[in-house]
Amino acid sequence: MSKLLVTGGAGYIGSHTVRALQDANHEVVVLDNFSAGHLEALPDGVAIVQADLLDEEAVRAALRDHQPDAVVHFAALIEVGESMSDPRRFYRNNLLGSLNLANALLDTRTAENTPVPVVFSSTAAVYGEAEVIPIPEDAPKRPTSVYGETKLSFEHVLSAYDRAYGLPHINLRYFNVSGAHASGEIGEAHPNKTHLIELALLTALGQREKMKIFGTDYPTPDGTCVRDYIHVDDLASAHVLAVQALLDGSPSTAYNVGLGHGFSVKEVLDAADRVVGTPIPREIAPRRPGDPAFLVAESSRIKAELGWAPQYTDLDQIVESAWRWHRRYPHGFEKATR
Ligand SMILES: NC(=O)c1ccc[n+]([C@@H]2O[C@H](COP(=O)([O-])OP(=O)(O)OC[C@H]3O[C@@H](n4cnc5c(N)ncnc54)[C@H](O)[C@@H]3O)[C@@H](O)[C@H]2O)c1
Ligand SMILES: O=c1ccn([C@@H]2O[C@H](COP(=O)(O)OP(=O)(O)O[C@H]3O[C@H](CO)[C@@H](O)[C@H](O)[C@H]3O)[C@@H](O)[C@H]2O)c(=O)[nH]1
Repeated sequence: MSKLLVTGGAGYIGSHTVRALQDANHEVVVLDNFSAGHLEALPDGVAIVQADLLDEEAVRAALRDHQPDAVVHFAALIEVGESMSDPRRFYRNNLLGSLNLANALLDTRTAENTPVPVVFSSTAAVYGEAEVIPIPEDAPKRPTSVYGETKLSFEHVLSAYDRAYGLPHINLRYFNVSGAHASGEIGEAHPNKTHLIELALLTALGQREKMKIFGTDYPTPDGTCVRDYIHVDDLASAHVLAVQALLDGSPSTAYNVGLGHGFSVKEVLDAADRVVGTPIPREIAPRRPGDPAFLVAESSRIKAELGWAPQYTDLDQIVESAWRWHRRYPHGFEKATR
């Protein structure tokens, strides 16, 4: 059993991963400022540190107090569109906050003088408009959004720190994460709702008037953006494998985590129509700044090297699992009765 510090563990992906790590017999400490996370999303048996990564001393204290064997670093701001209108906030939170964590890891090295390893939540957004689809890990990194830039910048910090100080890390570049926990008890509940599937299902529940399709003039088969949708529980299992690889001494690397199949915005809305059993109202709207046309993963490396085997391979199944959560808890954690 290892002890793991999970930053952003009260968020959407974090809370699913915390459960998967517990199921793999790890002890979990969550560090979160609860700016977007939910206390109710955390299971029993987790130690909680309410702290902000921008408070470097608090981060050092958490590492000193809990002495984790590895860190899983989720905490970040995540909205691509908002990163374009408020880059200052994104660089500060995502880059400075992450830098504080990396520096605190150096400052609290173990007796053997090695910093504890890190699994970092990177993103498909580091690639930008890719020339080769599906996108392999060594494709050029040209983010089209500030959000993607902040994530790529921290990947660079990690590789420089690894070269200079030996900071083992695995960057997991997630594609579009969706769905909800198999229990139906936790799911996506972002305070700022921007994700396609969550918005479509909340529209089906009557919480929005209609869906906007952002752009129908992309160079894709139906003119709308194509994304690779991966179930959050499958992403959680990728983290369990990445943590174990680092604990076993694997060298630093990066893996794409996606299914390798792309679906357009229109195809996702059609899947949502099928799942909810009624057409969700939609209208065409202008492009959203920062959105690349295609993001589809080449994810054979994580399968070959870590033995990752996603369980959800069908878009309707993924949307159905999200629908179970939203229908049961239409207002997320705010009105959840538990
Ligand atoms: N959701 C996706 O589709 C997706 C895709 C690719 C990458 N990612 C990355 O995965 C990670 C988790 O995403 P999510 O969808 O679970 O988001 P989320 O907003 O649900 O979770 C982020 C968590 O981090 C916390 N946090 C943010 N800034 C913090 C700070 N300065 N100090 C302490 N805690 C802080 C929030 O309170 C929240 O609990 C992020 O790093 C995101 O960039 C998400
Ligand atoms: O109301 C909406 C919401 C979204 N979209 C489109 O749907 C697609 C998917 O958008 P969204 O669900 O917001 O996800 P992304 O912008 O692709 O970003 C997600 O997936 C990225 C990886 O691919 C991660 O880096 C980000 O953190 C995560 O938010 C995009 O083309 C959007 O323009 C719409 O047309 N209408």
